[in-house]
Amino acid sequence: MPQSDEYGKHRHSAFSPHRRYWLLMNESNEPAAPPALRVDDLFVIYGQRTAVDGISFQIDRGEIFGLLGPNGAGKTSTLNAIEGLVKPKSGRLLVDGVDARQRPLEAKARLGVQLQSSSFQAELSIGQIARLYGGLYGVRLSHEEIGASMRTIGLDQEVGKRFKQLSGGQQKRLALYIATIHDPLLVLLDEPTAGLDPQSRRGLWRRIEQLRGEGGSILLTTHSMEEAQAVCDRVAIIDHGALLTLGTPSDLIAKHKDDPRVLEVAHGSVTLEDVFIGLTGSEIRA
Ligand SMILES: Nc1ncnc2c1ncn2[C@@H]1O[C@H](COP(=O)(O)OP(=O)(O)OP(=O)(O)O)[C@@H](O)[C@H]1O
Repeated sequence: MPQSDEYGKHRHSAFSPHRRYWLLMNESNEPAAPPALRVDDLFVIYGQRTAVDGISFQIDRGEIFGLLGPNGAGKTSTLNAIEGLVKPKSGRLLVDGVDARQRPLEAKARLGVQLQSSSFQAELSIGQIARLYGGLYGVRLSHEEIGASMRTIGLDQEVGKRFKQLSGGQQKRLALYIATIHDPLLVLLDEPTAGLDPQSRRGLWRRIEQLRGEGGSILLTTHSMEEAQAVCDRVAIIDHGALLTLGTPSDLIAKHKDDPRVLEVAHGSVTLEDVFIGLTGSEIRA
């Protein structure tokens, strides 16, 4: 019996096989399933430019992980390497324990992806897009299920509209829905709330938190320290392709609050943004 969730995705089961496995393993005290993502010593190089310079981190199951960094720091290149859109120079990428460089199709089947500028066929209606991408992912959606899903992401009045007729916020909401239509283990979101109004931004935060509540893991990039603090369990700050620090937002404040570079830019009590600016510098990036 299909079930619907608050955000309207009608699922044929509450949890995908990956998530059921994870829950079972935890209930029986057996060794935990592999992390959702493991990145080991990743290098991405474009010609003479080293975009990702030996980054390593891990994302646990049921975790929202934020990748923070100034423009050009290497965030998108890291995501692109995980998604198989660029070929790393070296390093290891394990998605749910599956080596994404050696078994890319198996790794990709576990991923949901929203690119920085996710776009769909301009002339297709929302309903057609949902059916098309559902079909590509092997998810069968009835007319009623699509209608109910659109209602809960606030697009039920727009179902007949073409993609090009949607506002930026509506396009982002649809993109996140499509990225998770197949119930992936790990969702990669490149600046998912950039350019959204506060209402839409919070709607997307709720959706992201809901995915975590279902056992999913999320890797997102953002330039908003408020967003990182509000939704991320842990964050990594990167710059010039290298990882500078990693931890929960409050850990990072505690760890760096006495750093002179951070104190110099702080106004009153130290914030995550002060840590970010202190570690990455104040100059504007090209
Ligand atoms: N296809 C490419 N060819 C050459 N250089 C590239 C390419 N893509 C990215 N770069 C360079 O690699 C570096 C990292 O870029 P990347 O897009 O990963 O940064 P980012 O942290 O996502 O930046 P932003 O916050 O501006 O999106 C930058 O110096 C960028 O100019």
